[in-house]
Amino acid sequence: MAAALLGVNIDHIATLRNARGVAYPEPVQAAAIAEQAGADGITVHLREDRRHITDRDVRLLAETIQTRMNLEMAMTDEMVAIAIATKPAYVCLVPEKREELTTEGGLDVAGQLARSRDVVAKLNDAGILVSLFIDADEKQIDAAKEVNAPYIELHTGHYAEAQGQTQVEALAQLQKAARYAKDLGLVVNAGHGLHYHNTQAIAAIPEIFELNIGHAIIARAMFSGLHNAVADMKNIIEQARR
Ligand SMILES: CC(=O)[C@@H](O)[C@H](O)COP(=O)(O)O
Ligand SMILES: NCC(=O)COP(=O)(O)O
Repeated sequence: MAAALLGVNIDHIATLRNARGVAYPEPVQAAAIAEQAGADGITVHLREDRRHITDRDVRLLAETIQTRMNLEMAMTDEMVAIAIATKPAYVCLVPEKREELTTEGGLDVAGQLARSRDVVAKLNDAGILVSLFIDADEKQIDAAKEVNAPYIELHTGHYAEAQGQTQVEALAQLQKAARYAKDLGLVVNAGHGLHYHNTQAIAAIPEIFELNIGHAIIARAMFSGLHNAVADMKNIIEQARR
């Protein structure tokens, strides 16, 4: 059976850049490196408060990504207009809370059927494939089907945070939800909070098409790249007086 695809979320390259208000590290460069390493797609979350990825990043990435862009965004008129102007391959609609550190829960599609149907239709009409970031809950999966979203992304954050028996149960819930959604004809992605010690069980779920993973990959990149980064700087200093 084919492996799940990997979408690499590069939000936290922009988080690091914005923390200093400088021009590096550059998300466009991160996307290119991720693609060269085998990423099947690049994910960015254009938050309403622009805390990491900016409008400029989205514009440049849309021109330079060689695989496909998955634009995560809230279901607002402003974001819908940006998506239609940008035309990423995918839009993933996510809930947003201003004060949250990262996305906390899934989108309540069942609680806003009319609005969800309208936004999905607008994006579908623009040729964008829409995914809904939802909890592993049959009510939300039914709602995703009802509003004509072709894709869902199952929120793995609760599984990622849980431990012991609670994690076993969260995994079983994700497995069941993936089966249920695939049987309804939805394409099933998953993501959030996945890291080097909890991804394997999710990647083994046969119904999952693609995993979106960001924070853990960017965090590991610091350590896998730190040796060379220090050696490069040492080299510049040593060469300076020669
Ligand atoms: C929707 C999702 O699970 C993540 O992509 C998350 O929204 C990333 O956003 P942050 O990078 O701001 O945590
Ligand atoms: N949709 C999930 C995503 O893009 C990556 O989330 P994380 O790995 O940064 O938690």
